[in-house]
Amino acid sequence: MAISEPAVLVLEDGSRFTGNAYGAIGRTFGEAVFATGMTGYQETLTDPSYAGQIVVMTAPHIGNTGVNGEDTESSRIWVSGFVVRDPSRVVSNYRATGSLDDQLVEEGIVGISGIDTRAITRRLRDAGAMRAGIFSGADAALSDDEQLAAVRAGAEMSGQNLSGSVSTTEPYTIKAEGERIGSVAVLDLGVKSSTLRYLSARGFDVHVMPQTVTLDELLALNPSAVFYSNGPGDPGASDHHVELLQGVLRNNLPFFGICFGNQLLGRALGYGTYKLSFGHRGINQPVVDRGTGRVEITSHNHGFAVDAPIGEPSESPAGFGRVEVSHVNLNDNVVEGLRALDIPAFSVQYHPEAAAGPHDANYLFDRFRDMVLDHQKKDAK
Ligand SMILES: NC(=O)CC[C@H](N)C(=O)O
Repeated sequence: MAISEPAVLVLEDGSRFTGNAYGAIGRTFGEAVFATGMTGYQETLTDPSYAGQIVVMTAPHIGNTGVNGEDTESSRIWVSGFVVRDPSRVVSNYRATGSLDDQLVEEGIVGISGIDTRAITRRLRDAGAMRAGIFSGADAALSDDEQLAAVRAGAEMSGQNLSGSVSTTEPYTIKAEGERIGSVAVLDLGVKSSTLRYLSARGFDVHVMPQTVTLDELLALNPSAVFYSNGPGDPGASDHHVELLQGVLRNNLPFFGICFGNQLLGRALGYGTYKLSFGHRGINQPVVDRGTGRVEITSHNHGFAVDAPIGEPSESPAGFGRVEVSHVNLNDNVVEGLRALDIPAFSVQYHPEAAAGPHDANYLFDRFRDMVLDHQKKDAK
């Protein structure tokens, strides 16, 4: 770890935070966002939804338990940059196979440490997520103006379709664990491995499909249900996935979506999506299930949300029958789930696979399984 090498984080509003190089040396750009989980940095780093983002960890001490082969959510680290207050100098965990610093260097992830992550978080909270850059090594010596110009030349997150950079290019199948009840076609928009494990543990053969799949290819699998995963980018820029989903719903296939998948169900039903100021990223967000009145503490990672009416069920603008907002965030009333009442489809904006995070919302995988079984019974009649 190059503790003595200087590095600087530059935000697009011109603010600068000087610290130490951490991870790989060089320059990197992305949307600066903060994540408030006290644990789970490895799951955060390997969540493909963070592609294109520079993640600021609000927990001050990162790397304590090193890295291991079990807590990764995909085959690599996806964040474009990593910002921590105080990287642990020791790795202390019986499962650890290496240190986080070495992993960041190995995967070429440019980071910065030794800076005031609270001050950065307050700025992002007040001004909203914004474009940023980290500069170390020779890039740290560029002038302030050159660095700021490079940051401002980067793409805004709004309008970006990033699915192609994270999705599998080849389909693959994971067999059902235990008693098989059917199969689910998963649209891989940046799927996390724990989601696939939970689906197969509920008795589904899981067919993971590239994000370019067509409706005909998907129907040719004859799946019992369709699932849309989490993923990076702006849901407003994903027209192909929205049209594909409308085809799925017209074919009356049961549907479940998580996070990006929730936003795309929202769009398919005819609602808009919008960008939140600083988003929800953490593992302690309170969400109420409006059907049961139960409050769940949940895992989140989203910067966009669905604009649907919270209240009584109402007709979906795209003509798929009645829809209700099933879940709402108790911090800020953001829509956190949708349920169609006349077709078998629902989705949540947060992460029932909970990696990292509390498992309060795991029942949603059971709800999905029950919905598919119910649909199969109706079909048999
Ligand atoms: N985790 C996700 O699926 C994120 C969805 C979307 N990219 C957002 O930021 O809102």
